[in-house]
Amino acid sequence: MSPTITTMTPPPLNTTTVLRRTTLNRTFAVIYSTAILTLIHHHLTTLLHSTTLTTTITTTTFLISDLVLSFMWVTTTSFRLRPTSRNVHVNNLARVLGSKKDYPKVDIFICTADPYKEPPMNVVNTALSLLAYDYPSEKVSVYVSDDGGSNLTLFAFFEAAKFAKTWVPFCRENEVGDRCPEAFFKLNGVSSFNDGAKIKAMYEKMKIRVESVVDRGSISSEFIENEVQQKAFDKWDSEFTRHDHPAVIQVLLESGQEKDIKGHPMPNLIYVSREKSKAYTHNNKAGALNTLLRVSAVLTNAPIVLTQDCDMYSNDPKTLQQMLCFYADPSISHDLGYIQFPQRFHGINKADIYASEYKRLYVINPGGMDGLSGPCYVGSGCFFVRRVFFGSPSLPELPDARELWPDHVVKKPIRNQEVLDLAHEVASASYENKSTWGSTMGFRYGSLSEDFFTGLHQHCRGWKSLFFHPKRPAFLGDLPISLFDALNQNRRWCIGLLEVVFSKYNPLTFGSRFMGPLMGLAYSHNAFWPIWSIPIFTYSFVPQLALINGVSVFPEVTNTRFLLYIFLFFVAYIQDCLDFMLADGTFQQWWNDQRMWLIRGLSSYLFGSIEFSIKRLGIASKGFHVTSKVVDTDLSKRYDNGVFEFGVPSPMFVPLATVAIVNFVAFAFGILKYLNGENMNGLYGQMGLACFGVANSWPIYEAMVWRNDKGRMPRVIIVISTLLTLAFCVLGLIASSV
Ligand SMILES: O=c1ccn([C@@H]2O[C@H](COP(=O)(O)OP(=O)(O)O[C@H]3O[C@H](CO)[C@@H](O)[C@H](O)[C@H]3O)[C@@H](O)[C@H]2O)c(=O)[nH]1
Ligand SMILES: [Mn+2]
Repeated sequence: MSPTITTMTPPPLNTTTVLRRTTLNRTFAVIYSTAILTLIHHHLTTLLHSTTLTTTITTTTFLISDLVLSFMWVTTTSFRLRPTSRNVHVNNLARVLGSKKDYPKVDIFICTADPYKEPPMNVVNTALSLLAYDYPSEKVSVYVSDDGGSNLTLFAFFEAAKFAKTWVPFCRENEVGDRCPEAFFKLNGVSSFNDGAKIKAMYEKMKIRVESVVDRGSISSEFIENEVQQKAFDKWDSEFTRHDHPAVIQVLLESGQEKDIKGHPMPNLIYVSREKSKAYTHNNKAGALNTLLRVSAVLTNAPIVLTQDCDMYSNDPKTLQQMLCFYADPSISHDLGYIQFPQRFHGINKADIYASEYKRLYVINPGGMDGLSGPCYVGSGCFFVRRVFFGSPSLPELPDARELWPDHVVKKPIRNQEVLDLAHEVASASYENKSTWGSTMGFRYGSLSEDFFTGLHQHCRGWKSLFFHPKRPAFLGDLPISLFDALNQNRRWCIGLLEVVFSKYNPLTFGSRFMGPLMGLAYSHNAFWPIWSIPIFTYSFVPQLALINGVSVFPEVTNTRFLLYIFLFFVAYIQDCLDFMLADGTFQQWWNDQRMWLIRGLSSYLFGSIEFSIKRLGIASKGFHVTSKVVDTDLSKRYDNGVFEFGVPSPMFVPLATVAIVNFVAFAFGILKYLNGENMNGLYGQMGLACFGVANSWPIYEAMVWRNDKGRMPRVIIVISTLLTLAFCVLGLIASSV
């Protein structure tokens, strides 16, 4: 009997659904745009008929502010026109791919930059969680880039490599879900796991060793275990400084050689500290990643590359399989350049007071872009195909050295001297000199937000990306727990974004041309973040100061145009709140999220723009300030209780305190006028705004008036803000009398 031949369609590896709210969103977009146009039209007619200088100035201010708000609303609409959600079917992988031997190799990059702000023990935890993926070990290579050039970090990794040989088989045998040791011991009782107590003791011992070395700041001889280690640490001679040192590449685990305690092969683990020299700019994280691209090309050259920040540990051992569900799908488009998983965080307080989750940036907006050409790259949790770093999908632009080509097959073992020599060469500071690394190849240079710039550039070249948001977070990271740190991080992003806006790759002009108008708008939404400052400042000060002087700037309550304002304000807020809550947020988190949007508009967006301008003028620049991941216990307690942390006398707090005082004074004036029986008809809109301002400023009043802890508002900020408020009131008085 001859066998019957059937053509079986392979089972699906992933499915995509367009969210049901799409039609509603589109209809709403038409209605809301009509309302916006009506308002702008009204402003223009008022401007044409204005008779005094003061009204001309205020109308122009409102016109500009409302134009900015409208533009930003249009950009958010791009996320709402075709939002999608994706699902994967990991169980079908075996039927599509056959044996695990056919899984592709993956190179994992972890970046760290400072042993004092990013404790080596945390970096080690991230690395261990990634080494323990449920994936054939011989296919995984973990590279650690140490921009801090620190022997302390290398020491921690020697220890980690030893511990990994026990940790990895332990996780696999016990099917442990939390493979970051610190998280595992925190969340699980060890008694229910085979050897749990023993492993915990080993971990604690390692932790004590690493932390005592880090505390001391040097590695004394009793901590050095063998000649290999001695030879490695000898590189830190008297001339070795953080900003000036030769490349250090140390293979800590070699897959073909090292076995775990159960005799299975280990993944590769390689420490890389690229050469630093004062003669060459190092281009921050993008420079570190490009070095890793080259070093990994020479050693392993896996077709898939995962980039990870040192504080972002893996929270799900199945993530690589999930990623494969896309890359192994025969129907997936050949121009798919990267798969972005959302950045999620651990240790967020319940109300998320600093909106550190960045739900819109990391979850909602990428889901919206997924239905277009795909999400932005956000720096961590992103799986690239190596080819995306070398030209467009149809036109590769390759480096001179054949060993760096994405299709190059590595045949020699990674400890081979020839291989290592070449790796050192490509990690040298001068290697990129006169090359196009950072422009046509690799991660982009020229912006402090190298992630945003790199993704944008790849999309403009015709690559697509994809967003996958699994229920169990794939990665969990640390977040800033003081307002100062949160704003500082945001300020740095703003500088980076403005660098993109003022480059050739402006998302609106250049981007729209090459990616289509909707993608152009979506990218613009982030890129133009700093201009939120304009309307936020206007609406935080102008109506309030006018109220203090009894001048009406909005229509009377009985006027139909008042309804237009009410509609525009409330409906935008309601839509924003719905979006947020549909993405599993609570109402309280949303309230804090909108407050942080205002706070950023008043501080970090403004200060970022100022610093960007200063940098442009060539005066000074602070560069990439790494966010501190060190935990202060008192601060941490206040954070867990949802208390705002001011503490340091930063100029970024001045506008916040000033707005809080101005709104309070305006609201109090309004109430007094009302109690006095004055005619309030034209002032209700302003009263409403001042009241909203007061409600939002509540944590600021607390920090200014009745708190005594270290995180209260510094006196000097209160004094400056009070003086500023007085000055503004005088100005308001003069303006209203002109
Ligand atoms: O010269 C540098 C500076 C930073 N880093 C690393 O870059 C990562 C991000 O730095 P961090 O201080 O944590 O910045 P964040 O603002 O928290 O990071 C967000 O913003 C960055 C862009 O500004 C992106 O690169 C990150 O992926 C994204 O999570 C960390 O792992 C650092 O070790 C380097 O490797 N070299
Ligand atoms: Mn970070």
